[in-house]
Amino acid sequence: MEKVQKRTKIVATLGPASAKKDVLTSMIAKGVDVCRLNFSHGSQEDHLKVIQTIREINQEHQTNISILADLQGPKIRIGKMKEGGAVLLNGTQVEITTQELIGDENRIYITYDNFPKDVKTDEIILLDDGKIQLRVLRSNFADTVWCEVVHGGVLTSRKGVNLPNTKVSIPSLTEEDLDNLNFVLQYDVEWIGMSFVRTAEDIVKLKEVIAAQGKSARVIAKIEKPEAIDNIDAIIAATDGIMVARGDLGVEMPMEDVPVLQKMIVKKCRNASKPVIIATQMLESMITTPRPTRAEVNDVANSVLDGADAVMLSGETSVGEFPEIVIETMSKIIVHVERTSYPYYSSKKSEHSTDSVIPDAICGSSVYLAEKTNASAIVAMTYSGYTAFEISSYRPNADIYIFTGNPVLLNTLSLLWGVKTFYYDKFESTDGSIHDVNSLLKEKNLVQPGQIVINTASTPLHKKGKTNTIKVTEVE
Ligand SMILES: Nc1ncnc2c1ncn2[C@@H]1O[C@H](COP(=O)(O)OP(=O)(O)OP(=O)(O)O)[C@@H](O)[C@H]1O
Ligand SMILES: CC(=O)C(=O)O
Ligand SMILES: [K+]
Ligand SMILES: [Mg+2]
Repeated sequence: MEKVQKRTKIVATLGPASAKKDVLTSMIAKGVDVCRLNFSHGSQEDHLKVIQTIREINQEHQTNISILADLQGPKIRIGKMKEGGAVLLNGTQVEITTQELIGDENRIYITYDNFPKDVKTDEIILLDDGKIQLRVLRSNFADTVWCEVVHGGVLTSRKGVNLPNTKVSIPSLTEEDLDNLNFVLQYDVEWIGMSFVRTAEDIVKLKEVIAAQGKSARVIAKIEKPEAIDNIDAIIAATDGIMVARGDLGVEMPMEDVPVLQKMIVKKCRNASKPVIIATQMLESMITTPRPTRAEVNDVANSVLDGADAVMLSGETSVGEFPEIVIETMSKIIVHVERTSYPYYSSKKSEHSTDSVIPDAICGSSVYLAEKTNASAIVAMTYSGYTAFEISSYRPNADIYIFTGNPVLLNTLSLLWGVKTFYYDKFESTDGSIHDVNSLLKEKNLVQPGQIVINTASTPLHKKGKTNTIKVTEVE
C-alpha cells in the first residue's frame, strides 16, 4: 500500500459509513493512522467486526494501524427518537423522563436515573453538543422533569446531554464501561479512551483494571470537564496520552476558552512527552458536503501548527457521506502545512526524573545532532517505547524510524507525531544492530547514500536496556 506521507497523525472514528473493508483500506491509504471505536454507539458485535477488519488490513498491507477504544464514561444521553427526529419549538414545554420510550415533541427519555433528583429549577439542559437548550421548570423528584425550550431545533436519537450547572452523581467508570473494557482488552486494543476524566485518580484506577488483566493497553485521558482543566498537570503526569475533546469541553465551559486551552494543553503534553489529539468538529460540514468550510481548513491547519500529534474525525467518518474525501482533504491540509512551515524542531525544557536522566539526555541530544548535521533520519531501537515518545515530542525535522522487538508497540506508536515503526528482534552487538537497521531503511528507500542518520541504542545491548548511546553515520 502507498500510504500518504505526513507527520501529524489522523484518528478516524469508524461507524456504518466506514466499517466496510474496501472503504477503510482506502481511508488508510489516504492517511488514517488510528481507528477510533466509539462505545457510545454500536454493539460489541459491530465493534468486533471492525477490530477484525483492521487487523486483516494490517496483515495484508503491512500497515500498523492502532485502535483507540473510546469508553462512553458518565455521558448522559437521550434515548431513541421517533423517525426523522422531533422538532422542538422555542417557548414550548417538553417532559424529560427516566421511563424508557421513543421520544417526540412532548416527551424525551433520558439515560440518567437520578436526573429528577439531581436537577434544580432554572438549571440549563444542553442537547446535541449544545445545539438545543432547555430550562428546567419543575421536577416531580421521581421520574419526570418539565422543561421550557429556550433554543429549539431538530432532535434525533441518542444525542448527548450536558448539564453545566448540575452536580452529576455518576462514577467515571460505569458498569457499561467496565464491560466494554473487558471486551476490548481480549482483543489487545492498543489505546483506551476515558471520557469525562475529572482527576488523575480516575486514570490510575483505569490503569489498575488494565494491569490486573495482564494487558498493556495505554490510556488516553479525554479532557472535557472543567475539573480536568483544574487538575491538568496531574492528569498529564498520570496518563499515556490526552485528547482535547472539544465537543463536550466547549459545552461544559465557555466556548471561547477552548482555543486557548487547546494551545495550553498541546504545549504541556509536548513538554511531558505525551501524545495529544485534537478532536471534534474539525471538518464537521463534510458530514453532508464534499468541501470543508474555510474556517474548518483553518482549524485543521492551526492544530498542526500548534504541534498536536493527531487530529481527529468523528461523525465525518463514522456516519458522514464522504469518509474517503474527508481523509483526503485532511491529509492535504496537513501535508501542505508541514511542507511550508519548517522547521518544526524546538528544544523543550523537560524536568528529568532521576531514573530517566540518561535516556532523556540521549534523546534530546540525538534531535539536536540531527538538526546540526541536517540528518535525514533519527533511528532508534526501543522495547518499552520510551525513546519513541521522547524523540517524537521534539518534533524533529528528520524522519523518526523506530525499531522494536515488542509487537504491541508497532501499532501503539502510530499515534505519535512523525513516528514510523518496524519490527526488529535480533540482538547481537550494538554496532551490528545499527548496521542492520540502517541497511533495512536503505533497502526500503527511506534513506539514501550520502545522507546522515542518527542512531540511538543501548550499550551493552540487551532487550530492555536503557538508551545510552548515539552514533552519527553517513549512509554508504
Ligand atoms: N456506530 C454508529 N451508528 C449509528 N450512528 C452513529 C454511530 N456513530 C455515530 N453515530 C451518529 O453520528 C453522530 C456523531 O458521531 P460521533 O462519533 O461524533 O458521536 P458523539 O455522540 O458525538 O460521541 P462522543 O461525544 O462520545 O464522542 C452521533 O451523535 C450519532 O448520531
Ligand atoms: C470526542 C468527544 O468526546 C468530545 O469532543 O466531546
Ligand atoms: K465516547
Ligand atoms: Mg465527549
